[in-house]
Amino acid sequence: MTTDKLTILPPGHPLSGHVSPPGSKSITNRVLLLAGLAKGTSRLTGALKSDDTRYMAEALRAMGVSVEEPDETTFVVTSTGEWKAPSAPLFLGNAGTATRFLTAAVASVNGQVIVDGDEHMRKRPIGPLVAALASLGISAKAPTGCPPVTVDGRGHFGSGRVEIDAGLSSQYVSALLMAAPLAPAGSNAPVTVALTGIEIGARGYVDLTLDAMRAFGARVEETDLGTWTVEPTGYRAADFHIEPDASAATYLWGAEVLTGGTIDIGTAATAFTQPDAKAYDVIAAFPDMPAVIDGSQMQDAIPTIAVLAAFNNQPVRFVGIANLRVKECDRIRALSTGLNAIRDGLAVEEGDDLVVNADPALAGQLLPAEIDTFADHRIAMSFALAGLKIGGITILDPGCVAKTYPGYWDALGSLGVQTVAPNAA
Ligand SMILES: O=C(O)C1=C[C@@H](OP(=O)(O)O)[C@@H](O)[C@H](O)C1
Ligand SMILES: C=C(OP(=O)(O)O)C(=O)O
Repeated sequence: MTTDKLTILPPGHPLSGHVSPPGSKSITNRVLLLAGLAKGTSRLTGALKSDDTRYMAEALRAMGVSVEEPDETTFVVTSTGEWKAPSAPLFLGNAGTATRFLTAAVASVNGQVIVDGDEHMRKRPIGPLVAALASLGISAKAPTGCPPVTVDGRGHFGSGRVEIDAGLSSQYVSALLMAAPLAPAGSNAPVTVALTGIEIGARGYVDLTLDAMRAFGARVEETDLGTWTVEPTGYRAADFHIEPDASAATYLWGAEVLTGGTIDIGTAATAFTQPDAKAYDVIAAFPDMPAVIDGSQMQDAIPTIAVLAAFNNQPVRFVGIANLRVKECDRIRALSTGLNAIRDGLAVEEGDDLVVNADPALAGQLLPAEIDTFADHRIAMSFALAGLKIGGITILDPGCVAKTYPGYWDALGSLGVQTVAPNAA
């Protein structure tokens, strides 16, 4: 079914049942990349199959890596460990992970690679990463500061020290770290990746990167706070099981607390290694979530929590979320726009903070509103939660959930949520 809008019918009963979120996007795209850089065959199970991971897999294929898909959740990756220059630009849609990670890794190609994305990705900054690559002597150019990026690879990564300001995106650090073992063969100088600020948002994503690198044979140590030393080992093939996606889990946790149900997602919140699992404790506190929530270490969960906040017992100020403005869309603007479409004054932007003026009495009302999702999967998925309690919530471009959770609408349906697609084709 394709449709340009989907109206959620409030179920009027607690949502209960079993729903397994798909595999982690962040981990799938890390291990696809590393398996593609390793010589041999790697079997990746529990993987996410969605737009973002399909773009990564297609890019690897375009550079001569075999990526087989024996079933819905498995990739089998076979590589010589060396990539050939693709015959066309790598098109990566709006997949930030694929775009940033490949921009650094394609320095190991002998030849020119153009890393590009869709009109949204072409507005997402990549300048700091390009400048860091250039400081290592790698020819990388992005005239607009956003994709497309043209990299003239020399067959290996650089060596020495590279500094990176990751204030806009932790993905720049992850990209440099994952490319670092590809330093020139025979070089005994390790690569040192150093943050220019002391701390970054979403530090947990760097930890995911280090875990994945080590699983594929890299030797990497944090030698000082925010400084990592990476040996030029290359990667070796490995089998890897990918845990479910913690950001996807937040919608199910949200549906559970909003409706007072019991949704078994098959994984304990404490068992996730991804940063967004930190959102569980905040969501579990609903309807008494705190007055101030720092989103810096659980950024992708903020749309979920902001929509829940509309029904909280007290207003919530979200801080530490400035870089939500450079995600798939400006998420601070998209959240305030959507919440105010439900009821004027429900949200206010104060600088880069978002204040949600909670009103538990919203539940049970009929407040018809069309939610502009700005082609952002998380805006679509989080505002669907509002539709569980308020009548008349219509999600525009609901198909955009395919970026990370193609089965989202079916998952809600399996819990008994009915939707109406007036223009379904
Ligand atoms: O490294 C990763 O897997 C991610 C890092 C975060 O992005 P930024 O580092 O750009 O904040 C997060 O929002 C994104 O969904 C996934
Ligand atoms: C920010 C996100 O994705 P990415 O940066 O990987 O495009 C996200 O999935 O919320």
